[in-house]
Formats: sequence, C-alpha cells, structure tokens
Amino acid sequence: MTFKIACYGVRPNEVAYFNDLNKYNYDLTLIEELLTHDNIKTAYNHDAVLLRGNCVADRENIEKMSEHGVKYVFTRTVGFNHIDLAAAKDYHMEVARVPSYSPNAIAELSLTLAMMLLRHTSYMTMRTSHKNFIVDNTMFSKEIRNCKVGIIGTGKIGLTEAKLFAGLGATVLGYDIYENDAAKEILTYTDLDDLLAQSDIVSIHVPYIPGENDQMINAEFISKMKKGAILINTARGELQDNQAILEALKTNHLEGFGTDVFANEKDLFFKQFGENQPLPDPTVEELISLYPRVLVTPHVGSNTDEALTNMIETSFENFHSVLESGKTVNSVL
Ligand SMILES: O=C(O)CC[C@@H](O)C(=O)O
Repeated sequence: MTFKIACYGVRPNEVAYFNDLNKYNYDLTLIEELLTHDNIKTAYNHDAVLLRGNCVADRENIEKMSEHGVKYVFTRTVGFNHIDLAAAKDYHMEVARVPSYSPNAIAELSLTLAMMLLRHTSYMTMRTSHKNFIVDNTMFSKEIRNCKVGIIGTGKIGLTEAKLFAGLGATVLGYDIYENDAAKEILTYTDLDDLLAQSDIVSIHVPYIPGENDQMINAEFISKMKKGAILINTARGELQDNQAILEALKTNHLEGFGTDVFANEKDLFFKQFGENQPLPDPTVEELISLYPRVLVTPHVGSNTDEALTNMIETSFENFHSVLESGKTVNSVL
C-alpha cells in the first residue's frame, strides 16, 4: 500500500520538484495552502503530513490528525517552532525536520537586502520608475569594501554570508556563543557589543529559542549599534522588537532595515491586502510605510532551486528511513 503524504504550502513553482524527486513513489497530495485550523480535514486519512514554516501543528490540529490516521508530522524546514512537540509526544506522532539546506539561499537574500539598502537601490529605482532622474544626496554610498559587516550567528548560513561579503572586500566580524574554526578563516570574532559598535551592516543568523532569545534585537541592542547602520534579519521574526526598530528608523539611528520575517507573520505573509486595508499589526504597517528604507520580503529565503531540492529530498529520505528502520537521524522528538 502506498504511503500517503499531505504536503502543505506547496507553491506552484514547487510542484515539479515534488513530482520529479518522488523516487519512493509516495502518494502525494500537494496543497498550496499552509495547514490551518480551517483546512485540517485535508490532512485526514493520510499517513503523514509534510509541513512548512507557519503551518499550524498545535495541540488542536495534532489531536485531530491523530484521530484521523496521521502518524507522522514532518516539516521540510529547519525551524520546527510551528509544531507542538509535547502534543506530538502525547499522541505518539513522529516529528522530523530538515536540519539544513542550501545556506546560500538565505545568505544571498541577506546580502541582497543589505546591498540594496547600502546602495539605496530601491530608493533610486522607485524614483526613476516615476520618471524622476535627479541625483540627490541620498544616492551617495559607501563602498562595501570600506564597510564592516557583523554576522551574529556563524553557523552554516552566517558563515556563507561572511564568505560572500568577504568576497566583495568587506571586513567581516562575527559573534556566536560557539565559535568555529572555519569561520575564523573568514571573519574576526568579537564580543557582541564590539560587533554592534563597529558594524555598518548587522545580519542575524541565530535560531529562535522561545524563552531564551525572544526580541533579542530590542532598544538596548539597537542603541549599541553604530549610528546609520543597516540591520538585516532573515532568521525569525520573534528575534526582533518591531517597535524598537521603528523608533530607531524614525530617529535615524538605523539607516535601513531589511527583513524576511515577522513574528505572527502568518497573519500577513502569503496574503494580498487591499491598498487601503489596514494590516493586522499597526507597527508592521508603519515599518512598511518607511519603504524604501525598510525592505520586506515575505519569508522567501528558502525559495530557490537548490534549497527546494534539498528540503524535499531530505524530507523524502526522512520518511524512507522511518519506514525502513522506525527512525530517522533528523527526528526532533
Ligand atoms: O517554510 C518556509 O517558507 C521557510 C522555513 C525556513 O525558515 C526554515 O525554518 O527552514
């Protein structure tokens, strides 16, 4: 009997990847929507679900899935903060994830946002798209080789970004509670305060650990940053205090902010709001109004050819190994 997997958050550009990489011939139901309370019935009578970030796998959904035959709640993402692990354990569900995939996918997005803000690219192209070709003071820029870039979190993604920036000639600083030798070849480790004080660009690459680093990018953190610096977060929205970032932009302590993430982003991302329709979060609304000093992408760091391939292949291997041997090395329970 074929193993039935309901896959959620499958963008149209991902369908061919799912089908082409399906070497174990799973019976795949590809669902474009993320898993929510409203569409939970779509999971019923599958053996497994394969989730993405922002899917809702809380106790309510886990209980319902368990009652309707689902035994495996796997995610094709690194982060698994959308899965209630205690509930999964109570209902004897297996939980596994994809511990890493193409780090370049995220690192390149961070670099792109940073370079766009440094060179004021959105500001300039916004004006020229309105037939305004005047060159003003805002269009002046430092070269990246004259900048210091501070990478917070020097794991695979942070290290890849450090290499990209180093390749462009920037001086790269790093901070991590676990320093690693590969990073030492590319960047100079400092303590966090030094990194913040010296860096023209600060880029965040740490996992979100609830109860430990919630809103670590707060008013105090930002006050330690160099005046006129650029802040980039492509990790998790829960790491940032939006109000503090907004204040710092208004007072010009921060020059620019680029983010691929917001806390509670599922109320916002992947939806189209009307021009005059208020966003669910007024602080986010104000931040967005500061475009082009604020650049927001809708959590697309992993939406690249290489990353998608890695995420789907590893997920399929996770299922294969759990079916063959009862376990997978990528289990999170
Ligand atoms: O599901 C996504 O779109 C991205 C998830 C990504 O942040 C991850 O944790 O791997």
